[in-house]
Amino acid sequence: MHRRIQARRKHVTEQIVTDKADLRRSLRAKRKDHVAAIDDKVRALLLMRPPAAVTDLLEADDVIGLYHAMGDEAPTRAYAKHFQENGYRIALPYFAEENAAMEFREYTDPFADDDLESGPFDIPQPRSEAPLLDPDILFVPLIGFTEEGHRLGQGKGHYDRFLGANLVRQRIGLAWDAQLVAEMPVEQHDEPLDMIVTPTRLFGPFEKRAAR
Ligand SMILES: Nc1nc2c(c(=O)[nH]1)N(C=O)[C@@H](CNc1ccc(C(=O)N[C@@H](CCC(=O)O)C(=O)O)cc1)CN2
Ligand SMILES: Nc1ncnc2c1ncn2[C@@H]1O[C@H](COP(=O)(O)OP(=O)(O)OP(=O)(O)O)[C@@H](O)[C@H]1O
Repeated sequence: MHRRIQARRKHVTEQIVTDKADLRRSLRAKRKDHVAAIDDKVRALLLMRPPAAVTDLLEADDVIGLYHAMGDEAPTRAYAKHFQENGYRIALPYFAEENAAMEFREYTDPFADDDLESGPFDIPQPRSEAPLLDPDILFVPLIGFTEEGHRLGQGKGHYDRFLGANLVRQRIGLAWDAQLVAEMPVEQHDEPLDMIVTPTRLFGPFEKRAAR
């Protein structure tokens, strides 16, 4: 490649990375304010049951991947209990160590979390002996999303890499409404979502993109 074009490409990539970092910072602050403004009694009623648009997509032997919500993230515990009570196997992200690829291992106790221990990102995760599972439906945490199903994550590429390497039938973002942004920088490796659920709205399902 011509050297000047190469330099320009590099410049463009770096610009996207800083834009994403800025967007992450402002969206984390916006999310914090949004969550703080919801009355505790109201918050306890939100995201209690997956919507029919999600449950209608389920097949009997589906494995459902969730995340263990931290801080101001959209909560997942009620969904975890609901899916388990309805006979589905559920799974959470697992890392053998900080630089290892993200995997999913079985989550058997969404009521007491007795089967979890702290992982390398200080997030509770299944133990190394827990069975490795392959999620058919994956609930994905996010910092921001667009109406087209683009997603901004924590910036370590865990979900982009996992979704690029694994066939997941439905990738569902779970978010607060304040996490919607009109536009975001999109890079080649960014993996889009099929649907986003918030306490008030459903975005999608979007057309399945080509080249998956
Ligand atoms: N609840 C949850 N679990 C998850 C993720 C996530 O985003 N949320 N992940 C998504 O990839 C994977 C773990 N990867 C992570 C990568 C970076 C950070 C991180 O930078 N955390 C910030 C705090 C973020 C905040 O304040 O919101 C930090 O430690 O400073 C956390 C998890 C799998 N499990
Ligand atoms: N498929 C991939 N293969 C290799 N590296 C990847 C891949 N996807 C993402 N990355 C790397 O991971 C880092 C973070 O990417 P990006 O900022 O797009 O993540 P994100 O949108 O915050 O989502 P998440 O971190 O949740 O996956 C970047 O350095 C990127 O190059």
